[in-house]
Amino acid sequence: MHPILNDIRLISFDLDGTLVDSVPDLAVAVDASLAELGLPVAGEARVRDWVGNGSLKLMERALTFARHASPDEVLLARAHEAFLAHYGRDPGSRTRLYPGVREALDALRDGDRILTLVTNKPFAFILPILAQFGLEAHFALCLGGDSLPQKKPYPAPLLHVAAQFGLPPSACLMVGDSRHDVAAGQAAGFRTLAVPYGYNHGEPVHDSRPDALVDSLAELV
Ligand SMILES: O=C(O)COP(=O)(O)O
Ligand SMILES: [Mg+2]
Repeated sequence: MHPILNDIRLISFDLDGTLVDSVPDLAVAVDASLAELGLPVAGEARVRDWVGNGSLKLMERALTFARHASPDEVLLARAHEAFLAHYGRDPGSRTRLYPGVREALDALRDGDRILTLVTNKPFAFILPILAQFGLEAHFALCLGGDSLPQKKPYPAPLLHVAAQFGLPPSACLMVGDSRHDVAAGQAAGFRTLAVPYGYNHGEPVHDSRPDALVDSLAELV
């Protein structure tokens, strides 16, 4: 067992870029939305660097790329609606678990720590994706980016999770791939562990100074 788990009673996992490589499906939905608006498509490599702050910010970044200018509210709302429709039709067929994830989640589920999921992705997409991998019962609580008024990097979702289980933040660990996960964890008083293989706007997540870094979640167990 990884030493950071000592004294940890609850773990909050990030989803995109930590448990699953979801960018192939996100990019298809982003590009379908741009095409529907008569705009140039972005492609998977660009979308990879735009994921992390939820679907509205994702489409704002996509429109800014496609039009060389930031979008007005009406266009952004249209694009976001298009994205939710396209992604909702197929949120998972190209999405894969990262190596070590199933092993880690299965082993942790059989231990006595509480497992939760805190993503910036809209809540509606969480269950379809987890269910496709048979992981929906592993988590005692899941929060999406639209579950509370604030999302990561604000500490609110993590403080909510700790409070739900009556635990002090110091007994909780945030596991994620981006600076928003580490910042949320640090602001909430959680311990933080990062993986380097996900999405962090093209920058090393190490720069955010997580308490620990692992190449695979298998190293947790
Ligand atoms: O939807 C996003 O932008 C990122 O989602 P995540 O918080 O699971 O990485
Ligand atoms: Mg992530």
